[in-house]
Amino acid sequence: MSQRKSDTLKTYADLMEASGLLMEAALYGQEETHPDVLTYDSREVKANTMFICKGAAFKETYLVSAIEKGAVLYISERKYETGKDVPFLLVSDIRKAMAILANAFYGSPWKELTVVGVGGTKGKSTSAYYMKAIVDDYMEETGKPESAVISSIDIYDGKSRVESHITTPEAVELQRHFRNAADCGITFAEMEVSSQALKYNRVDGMLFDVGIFLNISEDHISPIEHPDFEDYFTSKMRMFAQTDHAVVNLDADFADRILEAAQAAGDVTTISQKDENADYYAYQIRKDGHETKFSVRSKEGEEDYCLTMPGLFNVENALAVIAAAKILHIPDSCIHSGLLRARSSGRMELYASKDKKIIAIVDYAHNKLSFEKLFSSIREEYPDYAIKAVFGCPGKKAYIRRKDLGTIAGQYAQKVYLAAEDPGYEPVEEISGDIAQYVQAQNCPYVMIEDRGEAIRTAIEESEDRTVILVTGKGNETRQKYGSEYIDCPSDVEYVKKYLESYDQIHESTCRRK
Ligand SMILES: CC(=O)N[C@H]1[C@@H](OP(=O)(O)OP(=O)(O)OC[C@H]2O[C@@H](n3ccc(=O)[nH]c3=O)[C@H](O)[C@@H]2O)O[C@H](CO)[C@@H](O)[C@@H]1O[C@H](C)C(=O)N[C@@H](C)C(=O)N[C@H](CCC(=O)O)C(=O)O
Ligand SMILES: Nc1ncnc2c1ncn2[C@@H]1O[C@H](COP(=O)(O)OP(=O)(O)OP(=O)(O)O)[C@@H](O)[C@H]1O
Repeated sequence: MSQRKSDTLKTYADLMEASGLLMEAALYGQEETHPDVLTYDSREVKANTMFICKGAAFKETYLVSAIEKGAVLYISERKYETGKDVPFLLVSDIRKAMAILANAFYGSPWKELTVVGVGGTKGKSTSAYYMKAIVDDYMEETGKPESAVISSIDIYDGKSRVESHITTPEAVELQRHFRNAADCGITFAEMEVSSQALKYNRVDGMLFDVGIFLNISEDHISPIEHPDFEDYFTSKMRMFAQTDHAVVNLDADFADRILEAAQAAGDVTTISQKDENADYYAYQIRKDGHETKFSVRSKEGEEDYCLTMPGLFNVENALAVIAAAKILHIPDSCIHSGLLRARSSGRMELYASKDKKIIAIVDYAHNKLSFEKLFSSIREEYPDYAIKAVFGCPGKKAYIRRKDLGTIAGQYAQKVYLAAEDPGYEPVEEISGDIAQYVQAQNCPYVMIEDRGEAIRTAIEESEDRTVILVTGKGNETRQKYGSEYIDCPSDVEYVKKYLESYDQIHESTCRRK
């Protein structure tokens, strides 16, 4: 929440009228009041606040509290009996209204930034951080501040850098972050654009200078996300209508339909690892130790690139941001240097025992597409290593993952360790039992160990010879959702480091005794 000298209540009422959303207004002589806070959370309300009443779990007591704390206007889809002449605007669609108000209140700050949006089912965070690495090398070269980033990992807007708990924030926070960035002299922002963001109007009213669309596979189907795949897909396609330059991956499933939707953008640039006619075509993808090298052919000629972050599937993400960087005329030197150092926290973070027998990779894969890409890539990158898997599934959502992940892990792994992964209101052993049936169907041994630390420790300790242990689904997150609470806990990265260190101590002492 930030404070600004904004327009008057009358201006906001006229804005709602002009947008066709206004059903009723009463300003009770406060027309010329200048509110200087906009929020939808009563806990943030202070004197002179515009308060938005929204949410499935919204309660009238929140409005009562907001008024007591100094709200000078409330915007809502229904009228409340406040017992006082509190100015209000009744609107037909609070989410559309919230985005319009946020853009007006913060002065459409996205216009002062070059904004790259990344959409798709898998690779959004990784691609956003690849883009950030490239852009920040360019910012350093030109003496400008590092770019802002809005992702499911963290949010940096020039004023603060915080761990994120949502992929794309609500319009009020989103435009506030852009306003903070612009006010700090930042000129670039990368962000993830989730399907819910597009469905729930969080990014309404703004344009993406470049809109990357990576891939689509079934995910986020549940009562609180998308009722079905069609709703998920059509929500994601909405990004193109607010995109100047679209980057489309021709290797994605449903590429024809994506390309058709992309015509809504100003122009379309294509990428591929299969279709040589793509604007940017990647080929000769090869491993060199932990590094991934590949060549790219475009109308400008041919160039070689190198990723030091493992995962052959990351070539897709790198190719997308190479195209975006070229569209934005970022120098090639920054593209190469950015990709060389690019990391995405909790994505393909590789740790090894000193004897190199145990490789543990912490990754964020948690759906069918990312599991297929991850396990097949690791099989190809480490052909003479056994694979073990440590993971779980969240409670009360995306149920299809239990079959998908259990089947895929069971196909590739020597053993599977099923642990807690944001169980929410569901007992962990029920979730693990659901997954286990599919692991068992692949004749793969498994064990259920609720505590992730214990599961990781056991997997490492039980590994005698060359083994890659894939610890997936939580990345660097430092909390687990139990019930409605988020309980702090060590991250998978911390557990892996801790138990590899123990493994090294045990094996070093064993070697010394021999
Ligand atoms: C289904 C969904 O997207 N819900 C989001 C939505 O909830 P909501 O608008 O229904 O609000 P609510 O939290 O249910 O209702 C409580 C309302 O009362 C207000 N309140 C609450 C307490 C109080 O004391 N005073 C007060 O005023 C709250 O500010 C809120 O507006 O707005 C909330 C913020 O206001 C989000 O936290 C919440 O995300 C929930 C946690 C969620 O799970 N969202 C997921 C589905 C999501 O959005 N995921 C996507 C994609 C993820 C991916 O790509 O993997 C994402 O972009 O993260
Ligand atoms: N281009 C890709 N195609 C398939 N899988 C990928 C791709 N990029 C990354 N992955 C896998 O998906 C996992 C999640 O990657 P990332 O966090 O970048 O995607 P995301 O779209 O932000 O995911 P989410 O929407 O779940 O936050 C990675 O840890 C990796 O296992």
